[in-house]
Parts: sequence; C-alpha cells; structure tokens
Amino acid sequence: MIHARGLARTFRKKKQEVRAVDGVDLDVDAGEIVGFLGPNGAGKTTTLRMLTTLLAPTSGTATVAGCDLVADPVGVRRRIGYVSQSGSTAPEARAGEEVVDHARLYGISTADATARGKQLFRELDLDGLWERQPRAMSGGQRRRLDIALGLVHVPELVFLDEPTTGLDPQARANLWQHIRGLREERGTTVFLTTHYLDEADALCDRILVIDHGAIVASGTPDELKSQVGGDVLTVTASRDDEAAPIARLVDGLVGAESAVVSGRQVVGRVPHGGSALVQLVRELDAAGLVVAGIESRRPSLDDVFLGLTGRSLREEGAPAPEGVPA
Ligand SMILES: Nc1ncnc2c1ncn2[C@@H]1O[C@H](COP(=O)(O)OP(=O)(O)OP(=O)(O)O)[C@@H](O)[C@H]1O
Repeated sequence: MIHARGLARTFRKKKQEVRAVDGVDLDVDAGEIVGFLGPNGAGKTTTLRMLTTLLAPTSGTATVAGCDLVADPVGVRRRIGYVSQSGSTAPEARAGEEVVDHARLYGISTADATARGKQLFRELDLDGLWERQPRAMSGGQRRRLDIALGLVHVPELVFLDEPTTGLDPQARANLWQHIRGLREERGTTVFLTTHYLDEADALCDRILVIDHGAIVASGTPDELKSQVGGDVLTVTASRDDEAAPIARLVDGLVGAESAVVSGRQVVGRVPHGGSALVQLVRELDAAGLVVAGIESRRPSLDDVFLGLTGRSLREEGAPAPEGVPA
C-alpha cells in the first residue's frame, strides 16, 4: 500500500540546510495499522506530508495506494484520506454540510455523500450532530468529525497525524476502537503518527521509529520490546542529591547497563530484576540511602524508544491527555 525508497526532504533555514527526512525506506501492507513514532523534529510530519503529496520530495521514490507519488499525485490524492494535526473543519460551518462538501470535492454526488456521511456519523458516534457547528462540539467530537472528513470518500489508505492528541483517556480509547473498526469493517490501511506509546502499543500492528530523518527500528510492539531484553529497575530517591549515589549502586549491579538519572528518578537495566532488587535493597541500606520508591518491571515501548533515540518520548513533551497530569 505504501512503498518508499530513499525518500528525502531538505529545507533551507537561515542559509543552513536542514535534512528533515534523510532517505526513508518504508513498506506498509494493505490492511495494516502502522504507527510512526519519533522524537520532536525527527521528520514524521515531513514524511507524512510527502506521502500525502502536500510536499515534494527532494529525492527518492514512492508509490502510495498503487500510484507514483511524483508522476501521479492526483491518483494518490483520490485514493487516500489525510487527517492533519490541526484538523480541517471550519468552526462556523454545520458538521454535516462540511462532510458533504468534502465528498463533493471527490466528485461524489450530494445524495451519495449524504448517505456516506450519515453512515460515518453513526460509526463514529456522532449521531445527532449533523446540524451542529464544530465550535459547539467537544474536543473528542471534533476530532471524530475530522476523521469523518478524512474518510467520507472511502479511501483505501488513511493518514492520521496525532489523531488523539489532547483527548481524554476515554475519548482516546473510543477513537482506537473506531480506528480498529475501519480496518475490520472496510479493510482500510491506517498510517498514524502518535506521541503516546500506549497508543502505539494498543493500536498498531507494527511500529516504525524515525530519528534524525531516518528509520531506526521497525517491528511489532512485542518484537521491539523483546529487543530491549532484561528488566528495568526504577528507583526514586527521596532527595535530589541522592540520585547520583543511587545511580552508582545501580551501575554496580550484576550485568547492569549504565543507569539514566532524571531528577530524582534513576532508571537502569539488569538481566534479572528480582535478584537485582534484593542486592540493591541491601546496598542502599548499607549506604544509609532511604528511597521513596523502587520497582522492577518488564521493558515498555518507552524503554525501547529511550534505547533507540537516547530520549524518552515523555521527556520530549508528549502532551498529556486531558485530565492526566504530565
Ligand atoms: N518548512 C520548513 N522549513 C524549515 N525547516 C523545516 C520545515 N518543516 C520542518 N522543518 C524541520 O525539519 C525537521 C523535521 O520536522 P518535522 O515537522 O517533520 O518533525 P516531526 O517529527 O513531525 O516533529 P513533531 O513531533 O515536533 O511534530 C525539524 O528540524 C524541523 O525544524
């Protein structure tokens, strides 16, 4: 459904060259839900804008939904849907009107567009909001309306740029269900960017990680997690100045990899969490260090991300969902 080779885009900023996307190869099969993850500025939106024909590549080739990106951009546009980060609804228009107008752009008759729009409203839990103005909708309703706009022409492939950013946890979970439903009921292929690792974990069949404009990992969430290996030890110091001595103790554990300190939190990786925990508690005690918390757990996607990019996606300022502290 998507095949890109050596896709690159360079920008000129203040006489300096920025290689926003630096030779991306990627393949997405029909019916897959693929998550595109990366720290801020990694090149996600630039890649998405190229794959959706909004931005010309500096070099490289791609076919999207069977059409060549450069030779047949109109063919690509006809076959895809794109839901941008900012959404595309006009706050004053009526929701239903917007959806019908959007479908008409694709040459769909008003009658067909209305029927498709109403069906999407039912599927996306927007029933009863056909006459409502987007500005009088909740964030979750507006985001689902954006998605209805991206789907009304029945694309085979839909690009979603951070579809759930800013939604509360329940609205996010609902939207995940709708995205899964798209694939199950219509066979739609979904390519989405997200800052939420739990979202990528719960929703995506496969994850691509991009950093500094290049793909650095690809696999199912489980494959990526198993690459990390071992267990993760997290120790929370009770005082700022005790994080460094705790990190030294964690580094000294059998088979430990160098611990990362972030504020009062010390995170290290060890081959066997259980035995390392026992050893660490003894050593903390002997050193007279009292900690606020200590735990051992299996690696998460965040650990994968940290290992691959040296940065935590959370530290990158991933906005917390509504109602959840950052
Ligand atoms: N129009 C532009 N002109 C100059 N530089 C740009 C332009 N668009 C993007 N860039 C630069 O290209 C790099 C990649 O940007 P991009 O928006 O693709 O990253 P991203 O992974 O989507 O980031 P975020 O998670 O913050 O949305 C960044 O260094 C950015 O500053």
